[in-house]
Amino acid sequence: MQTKELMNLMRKHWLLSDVYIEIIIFIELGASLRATKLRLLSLTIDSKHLALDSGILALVIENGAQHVVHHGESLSFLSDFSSPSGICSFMHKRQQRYGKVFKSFVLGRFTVFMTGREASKILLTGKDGMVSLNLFYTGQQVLGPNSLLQANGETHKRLRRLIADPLSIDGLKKYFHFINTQAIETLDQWSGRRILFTLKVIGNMIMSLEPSGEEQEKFRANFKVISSSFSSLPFKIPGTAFYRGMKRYIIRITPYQCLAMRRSVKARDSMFAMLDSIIAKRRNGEVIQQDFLESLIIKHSKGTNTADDENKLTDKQMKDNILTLLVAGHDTTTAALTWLIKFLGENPAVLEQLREEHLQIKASRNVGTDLTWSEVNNMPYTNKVLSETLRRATILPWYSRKAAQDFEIDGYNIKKGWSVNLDVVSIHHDSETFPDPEKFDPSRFDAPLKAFSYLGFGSGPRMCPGMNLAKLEICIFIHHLVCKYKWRAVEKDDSVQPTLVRMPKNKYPVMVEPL
Ligand code: HEM
Repeated sequence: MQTKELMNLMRKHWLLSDVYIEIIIFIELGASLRATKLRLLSLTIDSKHLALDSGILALVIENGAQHVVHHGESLSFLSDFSSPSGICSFMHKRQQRYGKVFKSFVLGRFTVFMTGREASKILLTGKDGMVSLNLFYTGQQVLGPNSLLQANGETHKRLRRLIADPLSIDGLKKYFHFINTQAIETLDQWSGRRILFTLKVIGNMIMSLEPSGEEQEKFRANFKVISSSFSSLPFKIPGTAFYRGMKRYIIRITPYQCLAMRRSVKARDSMFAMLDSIIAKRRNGEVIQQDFLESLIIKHSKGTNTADDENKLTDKQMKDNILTLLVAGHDTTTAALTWLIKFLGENPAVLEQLREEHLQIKASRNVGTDLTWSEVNNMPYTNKVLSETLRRATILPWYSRKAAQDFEIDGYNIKKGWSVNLDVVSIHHDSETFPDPEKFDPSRFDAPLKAFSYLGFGSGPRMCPGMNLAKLEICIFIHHLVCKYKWRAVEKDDSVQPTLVRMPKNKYPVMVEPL
């Protein structure tokens, strides 16, 4: 059979991209690594992206069986991901070739990418338990087995119920004053590079951590290690935190990789020791606080007499989920704020309209009084600017699920266990819904959009539970920023950090001056 025919047949029946075929041919040939690689290159010469990408990382012989570790399309994926247009070009090239659903080998696993509103609906509503959330191995290790992100079905629903109250609009009211004070102080002392504001807010909200002092420093140092390990893309290159998921294929682990994993385990242990001590003090009445942790301890610790013990959280479950909220809530909000400041800097007309909204709010207030809760809940243009930021930046570019059963989508058969990813970047850059998609234009959100065409905070049972908190933090911060300051970028660099949460690579440093 001709190579081309074989490729078409496999693509049609098994949804295989050419990368898969390379591996099959490789195994069938059973030739030496070098010879096979040369053969593969000549076989795939007509396929542009494959010719660029073909390359075998390692051949491991394990108990007599051969395993091939292939970087597949990871290199293209990573380089497009870090480019100013993000993974859009990676997706577009393949969608043009294979259609709305295609399969590739990226970041250490075979992955199906899908786009479109129909795919969103099926994957995000998780109809009939067809899919579950699919964390990378590092995420699973860092957050622990009891994390909300690893829970499914009834356990997931129960955990969501537990966190719903403190993160609801009413539940957040009591943190308004703290967030407002932190925003003002952060801006007064802002060096223009790193925004520590979001970490202070979430640390205080969850466990009443003071915004400065020894405990805050220790917390911050541990958190930094944990979050960078969580958000690193699982690409096996020295210097990345990811390596254990690929362990069975790795012949030798570099000392640097060992060190990175050891550091994140140590940081997690140290964070948990800190939480153990806080929980113990709360339980014996030494310290009483009105925070998120307290509500979990009161309602759900074993040994209290509110409900039957089976329905309560163990300390392990509590700690894994506190860490989950810290990790899920910090990098995302920081990235959103950073992109927002960048887009405003690049779009003076939008900034002017936004500033007008905030100056009007300020002007209608008595002199000497500060921003109020009702004002922060009435900032329509700011909300559109935030939505447009989340659309344009798409800081979580794909939502990953694992097929819990075989199912069909758009005529393609998805098999149980496959990693299935919703390509949100393409949805957010669909020119039918968002004409001239590269343009930053908050007026796109003047009229309601069709369901599943904008997914800034996701949708369905896994929709972001921290959405109200993120909006609150951002609206407060932006209010003080645009009312009092102007800023300009220190350097021009549009590349993007290659992490799970998309962030400008240089963190968008700015020079800030009072207005
Ligand atoms: C601008 C900031 C934020 C953005 C853009 C954002 C975005 C998202 C998105 C898109 C999802 C769904 C992902 C999927 O379906 O696979 C999600 C889930 C989640 N977010 Fe957020 N988020 C933000 C802030 C926060 C905050 C502040 C918290 C916590 C306090 C938080 C906690 C979570 C958690 C725990 C989940 C998982 C929910 C589940 O699996 O049931 N996020 N977020």
